[in-house]
Amino acid sequence: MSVLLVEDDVSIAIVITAALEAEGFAVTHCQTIAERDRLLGERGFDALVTDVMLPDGNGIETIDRARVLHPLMPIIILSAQNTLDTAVRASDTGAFEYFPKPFDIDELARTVRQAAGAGKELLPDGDEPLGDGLPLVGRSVAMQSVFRMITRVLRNDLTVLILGESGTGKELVAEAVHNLGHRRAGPFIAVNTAAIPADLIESELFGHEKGAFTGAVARHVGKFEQASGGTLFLDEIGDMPMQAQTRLLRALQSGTVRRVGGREEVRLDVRIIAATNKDLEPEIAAGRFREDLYYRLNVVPIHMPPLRERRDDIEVLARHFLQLAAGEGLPRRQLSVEAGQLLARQPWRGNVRELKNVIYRLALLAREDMIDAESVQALLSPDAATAATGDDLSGGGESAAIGQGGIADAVSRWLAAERPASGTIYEAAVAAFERPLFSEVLRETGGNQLRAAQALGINRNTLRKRLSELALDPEEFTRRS
Ligand SMILES: Nc1ncnc2c1ncn2[C@@H]1O[C@H](COP(=O)(O)OP(=O)(O)OP(=O)(O)O)[C@@H](O)[C@H]1O
Repeated sequence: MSVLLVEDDVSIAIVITAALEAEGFAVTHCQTIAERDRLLGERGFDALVTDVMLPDGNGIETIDRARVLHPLMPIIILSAQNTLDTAVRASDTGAFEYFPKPFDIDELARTVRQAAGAGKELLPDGDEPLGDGLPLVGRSVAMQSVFRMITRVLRNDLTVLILGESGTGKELVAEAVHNLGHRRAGPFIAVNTAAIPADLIESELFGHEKGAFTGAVARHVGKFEQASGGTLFLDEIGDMPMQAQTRLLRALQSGTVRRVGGREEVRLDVRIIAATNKDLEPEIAAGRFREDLYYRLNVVPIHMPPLRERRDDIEVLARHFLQLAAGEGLPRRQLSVEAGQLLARQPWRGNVRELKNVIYRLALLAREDMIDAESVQALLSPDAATAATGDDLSGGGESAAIGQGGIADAVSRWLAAERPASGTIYEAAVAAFERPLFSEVLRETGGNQLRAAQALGINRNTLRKRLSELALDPEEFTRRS
């Protein structure tokens, strides 16, 4: 088990390290808060042991930053009693043990062992485990400022607007705000406003009374009421239909909602977090988004930078996803330094989501435990893989037709290597086929989506949507042609 020790007094650090090592811990030591945050951004530890007065600040006052990165990590504070009292009370997000100085070193070692073995038990009563259990990972300066913004909204109900491209981690940030904030004992209700048909959105959000419209056979409690006492996450807010925007604004202004077909005004007790991958200002200019709603939502904006603008995070994220993959039963893999560097140079148009998919596929498909740059290259450009492995799926020449046998072989190889959970095979197979198909046609049209859509015989918008879902960038083909 691993411990991060933050202690600027080197002689105390040596004593603690020796005691913890005797208990079987691997101890990483640092002396400042900046160093602590950098290390925590890179990897997790089974426990954090920290002094309070550190050269660059107060270890408790900045502890939320550590908690954002690793919500379930037990934290043990070492301090002279008098400095601690107020600070501990100030930090009501909990999840730490306090150890007064001077302390019995063996007792400290025992406490750390207990805490590290039962991380979750240290969480305050009623605390829910963090969403799907995923921490936010990031060491870049840009992500550090995201973490700082998160810590500023944990103890208030200010509306948060999370902006950023698809796959940058907006939903994860919303979950972190909820799970670490003072509403964490309440529900976290997420609504993808773009996925609900326009005529149902109001009843989804605000509920309806029985008989309010055809099909309203029973009273329905809307998401606002479901989220009572907790957080309502309105995802893809930029795609919300105008009429629903108006109702949403009214609800936010009045602090109440009225069910569709109902008379009663229900008082709201929710924290609103909204997110969008759209640039809202042009949407406002084009009359598609209400300006007044924008100002209501944009109280605390959190900008999620695209992954290509925080390349420092890529390797750390890649290693994190390898760990997650291993935890989900995939082979445990390491990443070579060159492979990490190669990943860090990619454009990642699909941001962290795309990186995560690539890493899971690498974990599944790599031939060796150590993932090297060649395996990464092969996965990133299927053409190179074909050339390197001799797995000839295209029959050689550019325009050669793939024989029926070739397709059947490819399908059976794909099933053997990448068979997804039953129930999702069809969807995954179509996606696996679409990627090389779209790439090929886009290459032929030099990246021109209109001509590609015509050649494929599908709607241009459908193509554009699928390309974005597959994280395929048509511009790549413009450059190559
Ligand atoms: N900093 C991060 N650390 C760890 N995992 C991350 C991080 N950012 C994103 N992820 C993971 O990447 C995936 C995409 O993240 P998420 O769904 O939060 O993105 P999003 O911005 O909400 O995307 P969309 O706009 O498409 O809804 C998720 O599996 C998420 O767990």
